Amino acid sequence: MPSERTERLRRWDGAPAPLITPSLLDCDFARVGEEIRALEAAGVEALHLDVMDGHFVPNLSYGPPVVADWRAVTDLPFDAHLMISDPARYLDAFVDAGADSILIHLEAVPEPADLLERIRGRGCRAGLVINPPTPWAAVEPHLDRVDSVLVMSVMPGFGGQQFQEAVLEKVRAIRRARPALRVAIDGGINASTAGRAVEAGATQLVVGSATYRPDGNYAASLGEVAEAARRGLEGGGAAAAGAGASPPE
Ligand SMILES: O=C(CO)[C@@H](O)[C@H](O)COP(=O)(O)O
Repeated sequence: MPSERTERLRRWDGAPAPLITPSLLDCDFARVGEEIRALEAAGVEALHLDVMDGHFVPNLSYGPPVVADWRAVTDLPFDAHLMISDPARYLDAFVDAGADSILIHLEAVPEPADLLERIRGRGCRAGLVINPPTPWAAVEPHLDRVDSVLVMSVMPGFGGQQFQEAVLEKVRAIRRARPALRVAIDGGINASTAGRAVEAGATQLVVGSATYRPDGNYAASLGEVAEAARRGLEGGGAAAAGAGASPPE
């Protein structure tokens, strides 16, 4: 009998690209359980959790006890983006709370090898995140240690910011270097930007504010993003993966 995490990871690993993961940061926090059920009804495959400590980023969100409460209301895989200065200190608490994929910032942990190994050792998927000013070359030495790379297309801390087009070069570089690696992008993703992100090679789109329409029709809002992503795939997303392509200089 597979454990619940094993089952969630099977869904996480098997989700077809581009995988659209709504962030809960912009949902109605007075009724998160209902929001999660509405997202499930809209057909989402996983949820992106934005954890902020008011130190690594200038905003506060939520911690392990809140994640544990959400774990009790859904079987969807949790992709936990730790925007915190000391992820090593809180790793076990987030795993125990029910996170399945744990993303740490290279800017917070410049030597991430041991922590990435710890994440995998706890039976989770491990990912590295880079902010807009951090070059692709900084993450390149760690690509064999991660299950995903998340490229921030805004400075982390808040939803609703403007998409930074320039980060797409990093998405292309990572995709060329490791065609099989999940490459996520986060910040300003909506029906206008999703196509360009996927065309560059993004295989996971984190969607925050563009998810939450006042009418609660998340199938419609996420459907528009999915349609734009599909067009991006036709426009070269698969080619950007470039099987056998050489890594960039
Ligand atoms: O990590 C973050 C913000 O730091 C994000 O996941 C935001 O929640 C994305 O929101 P939008 O830019 O899509 O509104």
